[in-house]
Amino acid sequence: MLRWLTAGESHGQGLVAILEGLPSGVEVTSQDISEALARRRLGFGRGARMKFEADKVTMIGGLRHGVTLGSPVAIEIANTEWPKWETVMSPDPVDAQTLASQARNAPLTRPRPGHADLVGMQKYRVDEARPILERASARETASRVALGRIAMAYLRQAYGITILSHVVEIGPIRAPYGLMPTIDDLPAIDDHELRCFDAEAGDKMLTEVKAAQKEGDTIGGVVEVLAWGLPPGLGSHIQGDKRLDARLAGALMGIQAIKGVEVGDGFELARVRGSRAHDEILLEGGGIARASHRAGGTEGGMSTGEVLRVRAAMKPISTVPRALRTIDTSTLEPAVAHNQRSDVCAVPAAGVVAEAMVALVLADAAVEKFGGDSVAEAARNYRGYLDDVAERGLQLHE
Ligand SMILES: Cc1cc2nc3c(=O)[nH]c(=O)nc-3n(C[C@H](O)[C@H](O)[C@H](O)COP(=O)(O)O)c2cc1C
Ligand SMILES: C=C(O[C@@H]1CC(C(=O)O)=C[C@@H](OP(=O)(O)O)[C@H]1O)C(=O)O
Repeated sequence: MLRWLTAGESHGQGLVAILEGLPSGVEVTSQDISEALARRRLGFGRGARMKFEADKVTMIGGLRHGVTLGSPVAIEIANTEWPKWETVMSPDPVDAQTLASQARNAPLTRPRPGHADLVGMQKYRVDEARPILERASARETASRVALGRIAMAYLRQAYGITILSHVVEIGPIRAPYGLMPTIDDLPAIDDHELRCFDAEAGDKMLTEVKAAQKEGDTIGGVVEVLAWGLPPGLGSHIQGDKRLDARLAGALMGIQAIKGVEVGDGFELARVRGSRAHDEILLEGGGIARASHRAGGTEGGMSTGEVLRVRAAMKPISTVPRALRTIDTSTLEPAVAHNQRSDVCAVPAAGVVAEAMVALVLADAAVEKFGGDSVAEAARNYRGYLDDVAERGLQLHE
């Protein structure tokens, strides 16, 4: 079993992430992780913080000379802005006078609709939103991207699995449905300001984000994650929580502001008849092929070996510059929500986070199926499984 955990607040000293259960022999460096983190910072519409805060990575454990040891991997991502926040976020007590002297420490009593502020204050019995928003913040997704990068290295090195994401919708603008970039297109996708693969739709998306920005508003969208090279049989039909599609949906919904997940044609499948909803099974290219790709690469909660295709819908950012109506919890009077700075659109970044979550779920399912204490052992188990499937004449097409 693969286990992962993150800790750390948005303006705290830093983030910490731990990944346990990967075999030894995965090649990955802190440079790889820094590069993955840099991808998460890109995308038109992100706020000022992305420009001045750097992700400072330190590998604390689990690696030696660029190779995993099989022990838990521990990563620290320091917040370079920490000196400015040291008083506000000090883990140790700070005297009231020092706190009062810092404008940054003013209590946030005007909770933002759509953020965790209000319900967090109710639940955790705190009188302002700071203790809540600090952990709710998507700053935490940096640690997931770091872990996801390690999972990706394992998937690629043991099984040849590759993963990419691209933006398919921003507000009302949609890229052509069924657009299928390949892993070779990833640099071009990353080059686009909104990580959209279709140039025409990408231009319109950009105009849409700029319009939202100009109007003091925010905007959401949809990202699609694709994964190639999966064998049939990751996940299982035997229990709901073992189903690969359920695990993917849970992991993607766990990303801040993701409000919907589709596997394959998802909701659209509910609108068509059975004769047009499934992927007919054919013999082709010396093996089993499918006539279409509606299911998105899972059946019965297991990977089919076809391309995995999942989508995640991100709501617009809730810190709307033209602030929304709320109440002031200190006076119980109507007010407008607190609003200092914010992203206008973080959909491209959410795509990079979604890749990481898909990588972690697939790596977990691969560890479960193929085991192995080293990458070489996992790869050997994998080949043995594929050979067995082929001996029974059930191999997939080339
Ligand atoms: C990459 C990324 C960046 C985000 N940036 C912001 C932001 O700048 N301001 C904001 O209010 N919410 C931002 N969010 C969304 C909030 O973190 C999220 O809405 C909040 O934690 C409440 O959770 P919920 O939307 O899932 O209910 C971002 C989310 C992601 C994935
Ligand atoms: C810091 C990151 O994202 C932050 C996520 C976030 C939120 O509310 O989720 C709010 C913003 O932070 P701040 O309120 O300090 O400007 C974003 O910048 C990051 O992605 O590294």
